[in-house]
Amino acid sequence: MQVYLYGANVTSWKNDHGEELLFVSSKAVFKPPKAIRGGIPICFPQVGGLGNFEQHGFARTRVWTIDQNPPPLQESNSYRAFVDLILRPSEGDFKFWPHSYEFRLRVALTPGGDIILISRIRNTNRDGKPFTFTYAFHTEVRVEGLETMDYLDNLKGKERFTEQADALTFESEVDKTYVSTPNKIAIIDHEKKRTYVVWKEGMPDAVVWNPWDKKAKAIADFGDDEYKHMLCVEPAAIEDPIPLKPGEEWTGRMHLSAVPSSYCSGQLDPKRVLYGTNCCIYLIAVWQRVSTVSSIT
Ligand SMILES: O=P(O)(O)OC[C@H]1O[C@@H](O)[C@H](O)[C@@H](O)[C@@H]1O
Repeated sequence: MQVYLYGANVTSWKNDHGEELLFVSSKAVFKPPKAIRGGIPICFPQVGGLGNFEQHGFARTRVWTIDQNPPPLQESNSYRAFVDLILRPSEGDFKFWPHSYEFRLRVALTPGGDIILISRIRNTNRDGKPFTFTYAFHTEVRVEGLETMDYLDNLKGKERFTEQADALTFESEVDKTYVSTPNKIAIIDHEKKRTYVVWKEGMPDAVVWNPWDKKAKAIADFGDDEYKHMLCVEPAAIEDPIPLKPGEEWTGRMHLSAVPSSYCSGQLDPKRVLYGTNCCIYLIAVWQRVSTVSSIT
């Protein structure tokens, strides 16, 4: 596993066979002002382009520091390998967002090779002011299981629709925010016969994005054909921004696991997939090479 201090982005995660499990564009730029195109970018304090911030907020374009002395977390028995990072506002940031906060991120690797990301965001304002924020995650695919979910179509002015198709397949650009989704999502990569399981906590929504061919060509740090190898599925908190009063802390958690799958279309038993693994999650934006996503209630 590799974690950049720039953006606190997990840019590499390999399985026992040395296969890379995360997507990073061949054109990714690993320095400001661009966020790293791929890995697990963190979208905070804003997801998307609305509001006063740069697209997806500033956390993904700041240099984080190692947190030498983080407050204890209740649950560190399931792993021993981890790093704690922290982001605090710089002087310049107050221009964009006049709030004090501490954003702690723990990136952990379990003995079985799963990733756990835990975000803790605390309002440290001394002037008594509350703030709100939105937050997200990314991943790639054909999606099944989100078919009855409501979503806001970001390509149609965030109009609300209910998913009708019996499976989501990708034949054109997609940019949808599914709202109030289940906390467990399985992503099946047919080609690699691999299932990714995401268990999210604290993020009720999920964005599904693939730029497809035309937009891919228009994105400078994205290869023209890379849209065929990625899908972005982002556990997120978007519809209802998270409110934090001074002294309050929000925690988001994501557990990401990759298991071999022998999935054939229509035969997915998500419960079996899920219970066969020990996952649970929080957080942001994951990009992976996959071909099916299943969301499980
Ligand atoms: O190019 P960016 O800023 O990393 O954003 C990539 C995509 O991220 C998704 O979360 C958004 O829903 C899309 O609208 C956006 O295009």
